[in-house]
Amino acid sequence: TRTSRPQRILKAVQRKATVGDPQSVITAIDHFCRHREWAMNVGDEKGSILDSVVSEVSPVTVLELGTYCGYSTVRIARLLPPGACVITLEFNPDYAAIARQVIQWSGLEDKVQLVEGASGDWIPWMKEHFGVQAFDLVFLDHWKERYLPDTKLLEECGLIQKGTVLLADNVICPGTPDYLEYVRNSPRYNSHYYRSHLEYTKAEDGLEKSVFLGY
Ligand SMILES: O=C(NCCNC(=O)c1cc(-c2ccc(F)cc2)cc(O)c1O)c1cc(O)ncn1
Ligand SMILES: [Mg+2]
Repeated sequence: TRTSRPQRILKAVQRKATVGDPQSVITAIDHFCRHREWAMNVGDEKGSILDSVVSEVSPVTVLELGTYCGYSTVRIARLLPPGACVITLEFNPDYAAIARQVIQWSGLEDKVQLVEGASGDWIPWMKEHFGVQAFDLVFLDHWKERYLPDTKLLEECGLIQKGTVLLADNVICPGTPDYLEYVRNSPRYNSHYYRSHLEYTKAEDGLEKSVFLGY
């Protein structure tokens, strides 16, 4: 096919959603992925859990690892108060290019910093480059084998402090066994599993919320 799946998702947003209306962007992507083509957005079911955690934490600074088309970026940013922002890292330049346009269509570009590059390369520079002290919320949704090493890197860089909430997608499907084992067995985290389903399917998946307790 000539166009990519992310490009078809953007087209669905441009056709069905209203500029400046984040909810219509979310609804357009969910409709497309449920009725036309499956895609790896967190989706509406797990997305509602993400919404409730964002509302509960009411974060000032959010880090999202794995932007893809910007669906969860829009879900998070639409709930942030003025002055709060989400920094979202995406390794794949084609995904990033689509995400920028989806975020722009939603009208939330002032609350989002999209950074292209590998999480492992960028995390050590976060403090210096973005003036971030520590993250209030981290949403992990990138390469599943990077969840654990990047969490340890965030700890080492002092970007996770007492009270920071980690929320991880796909802990069952595709699965992140080493990450789960770490946060569930570490005395420094309080972990809770929100059982749900893989986006747009009946397969089991869920989100793991882990609160850092400090050293
Ligand atoms: O693929 C890159 N990132 C997406 C990470 N996300 C996922 O892989 C992901 C996968 C699934 C999934 C589940 C079931 C299934 F049968 C197939 C896929 C679901 C999700 O909800 C995800 O979040 C990527 C590329 C690249 O070149 N560089 C850096 N990252
Ligand atoms: Mg995911």
